[in-house]
Amino acid sequence: MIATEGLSKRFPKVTALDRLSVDVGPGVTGLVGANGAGKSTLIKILLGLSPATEGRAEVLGLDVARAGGAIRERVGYMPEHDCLPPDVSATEFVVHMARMSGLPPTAARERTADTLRHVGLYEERYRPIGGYSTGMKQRVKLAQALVHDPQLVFLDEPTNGLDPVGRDEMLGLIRRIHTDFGISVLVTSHLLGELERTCDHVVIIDGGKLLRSSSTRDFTQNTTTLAIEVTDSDDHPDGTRAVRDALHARGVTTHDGSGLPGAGHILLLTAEGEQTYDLVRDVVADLGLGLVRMEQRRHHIAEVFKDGDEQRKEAAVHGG
Ligand SMILES: Nc1ncnc2c1ncn2[C@@H]1O[C@H](COP(=O)(O)OP(=O)(O)OP(=O)(O)O)[C@@H](O)[C@H]1O
Repeated sequence: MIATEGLSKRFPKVTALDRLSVDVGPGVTGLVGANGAGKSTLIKILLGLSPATEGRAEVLGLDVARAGGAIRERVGYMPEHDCLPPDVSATEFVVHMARMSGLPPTAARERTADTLRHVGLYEERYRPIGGYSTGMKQRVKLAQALVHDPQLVFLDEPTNGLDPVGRDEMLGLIRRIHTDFGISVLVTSHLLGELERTCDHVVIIDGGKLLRSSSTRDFTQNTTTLAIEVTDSDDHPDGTRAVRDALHARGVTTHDGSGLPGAGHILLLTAEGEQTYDLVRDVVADLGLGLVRMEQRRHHIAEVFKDGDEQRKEAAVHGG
């Protein structure tokens, strides 16, 4: 869907993209990075709206330097900032955008009605946009990106300014753009956690450089950390402590699961293979306690990013 090779964008005072090489396939892809990481700059180059300083990029097999118009016919774009005219209704605006994309009047009206319904705007669609909430405005911006039935959409910070419920609804809509219509999505966010549930693939950039690109599954793969939860008993009213002490006596270090649901009742330890599972099982059985759970913890994207960030900082410090 998207391929860049050594792509750089230098402004007089800032390097917004720094030799970025990345491949993005079909599905929902998250483009993650802190504010100023270069996400919007990349999107503008991919749409052929802003020339790269060096390197090359292709979208749907088309060269961004030569085929900007053809790319914009096939790609929808939801910009980050509020750019909606306050005096017209959502219907008028989206019909206008559909006409601008080349749809004939009747098709433009039909597609507008369908798309606004899909994004969850009903009778409000006849009222002027100026009176809409942030969530409704984000939906209008999403609708205009989808109305010409693109193969791919670029959504720049679509959850910005939304409360948690609005955020969840928007993420659900984004997922359905792909599952219901087969349209691929590139969605940017500075919040790593929210993309974990929504995206098939995540690309992380920092200071215009590629930090990591992998499938969400690889990001959230199992760690070697085991989480253990046990029951209490009359003999051991604090079962967790009894297991911890017994494991410590056998030379196994544990830490508590602070930050996890049920913290205080959860012990974390590093699995050294099958023998760790056997040891925990035996220790719990010897104490006459019940094992509620023993499972491998999964990584969260935010943790991976933090690790990567620390590695990067370390590399910078050590001149790597
Ligand atoms: N037209 C421009 N002229 C000069 N500098 C720019 C221009 N556009 C972007 N920049 C700079 O390039 C860097 C990357 O900006 P960009 O908008 O791509 O980041 P971003 O990851 O999208 O962050 P945000 O979500 O805050 O927009 C920033 O330091 C920004 O100040």
